Amino acid sequence: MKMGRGRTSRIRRRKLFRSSVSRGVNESYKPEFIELKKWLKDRKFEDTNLIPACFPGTGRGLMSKTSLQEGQVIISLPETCLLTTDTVIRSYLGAYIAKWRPPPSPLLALCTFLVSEKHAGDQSVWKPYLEILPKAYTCPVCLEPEVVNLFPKPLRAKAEEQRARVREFFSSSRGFFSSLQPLFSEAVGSIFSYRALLWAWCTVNTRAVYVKPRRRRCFSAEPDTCALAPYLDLLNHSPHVQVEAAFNEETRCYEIRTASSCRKHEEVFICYGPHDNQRLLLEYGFVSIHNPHACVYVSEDILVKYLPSTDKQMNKKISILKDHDFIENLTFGWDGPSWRLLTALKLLCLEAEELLPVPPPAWKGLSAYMAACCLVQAAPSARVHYLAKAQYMLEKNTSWRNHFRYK
Ligand SMILES: C[S@@+](CC[C@H](N)C(=O)[O-])C[C@H]1O[C@@H](n2cnc3c(N)ncnc32)[C@H](O)[C@@H]1O
Repeated sequence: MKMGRGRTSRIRRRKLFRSSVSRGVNESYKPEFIELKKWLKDRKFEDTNLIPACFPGTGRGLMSKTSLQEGQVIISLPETCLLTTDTVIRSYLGAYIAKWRPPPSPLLALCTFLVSEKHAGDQSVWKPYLEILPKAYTCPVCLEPEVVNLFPKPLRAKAEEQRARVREFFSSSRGFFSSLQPLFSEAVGSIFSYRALLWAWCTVNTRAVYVKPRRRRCFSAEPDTCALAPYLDLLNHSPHVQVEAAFNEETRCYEIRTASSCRKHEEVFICYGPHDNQRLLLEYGFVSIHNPHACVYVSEDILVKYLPSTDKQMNKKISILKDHDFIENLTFGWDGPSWRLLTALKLLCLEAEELLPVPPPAWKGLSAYMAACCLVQAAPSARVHYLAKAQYMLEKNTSWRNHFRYK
């Protein structure tokens, strides 16, 4: 067949490419989704905009049935469908939570409920939801140590921290699990295993939506801000869309309003936050291609290795970075005229005296922001490229000032 070279054929080819990249395969006929839809309908939720589908780039997600306009509410899930700590307190676990000292955390309550309901199988009223939850997760805490060892150093450190945190969560919860024995005929040790708790932890961590903090005496002081939102939690992340998501006190529904339009039969995305790829991998188990927030973490040894050894103020500068928590989260952004680009390195090209005695208060927020905006390139080859670019900039340190833009 002769390939056209004209404008029309270019447009046609572009359209074809776009649809083959983004077009999903409808999965709404699958028994688990039919059951889930029935369950949701019983709870007064009927979806008119979206259908479950599998997409080539992002896996399972939601596809638009019709075109969606900017400002439109794309999903409005009634309170009765949400799984929150209220659900847990009202359940058979409520009395055990109220009795337990020190009070369990809201996270432990949610995880315990998930494991227990999963164990209940057909007896669980949440079965249609539990059936569509992933059986396994890809967050670093679930990966074999051999795989984690292949990560770049800063990511490896975070992954090990995460593993230690979840291990500690498990071991400190065993007493509480034992107190639940009267509820089960099997030994609680076999029901609330590390594996089961890890699954529940990843479920909450990767899928929960944020709700206004509540404070109840039966829980520890950790924030109680997580809710599982069946069906709505099938929405995948894109850093390129904007949404507003919140519980609407008037309608008593959790609503998502999109600020981006979406064509019919395309994947509908929400944005989980302005996360770099390291954060996405740690918290959600994936990385985003063309992520505008992507950046490269630079460890202290790399930094010291490539900074000019003639700089007499090096130790002072490094200690300033350390004092402000920058050294832990030192990043190189790699595209866009971004003010967060190399913010910490910006400090290094200033005279140490310019930074002393007390840095502006805004820096405090900055370090938190940087922690949230840190980087990692998915492909090792790209990582090498950006590291090389970063090193180049370091070597050309006299021109750094030109790279930095204050906001
Ligand atoms: C809230 S769930 C979204 C629905 C999920 N894909 C599913 O099938 O249940 C979040 C998880 O979806 C996956 N995910 C979300 N956005 C993604 C993306 N842009 N690319 C690849 N995976 C993504 C990740 O595994 C993440 O932990």
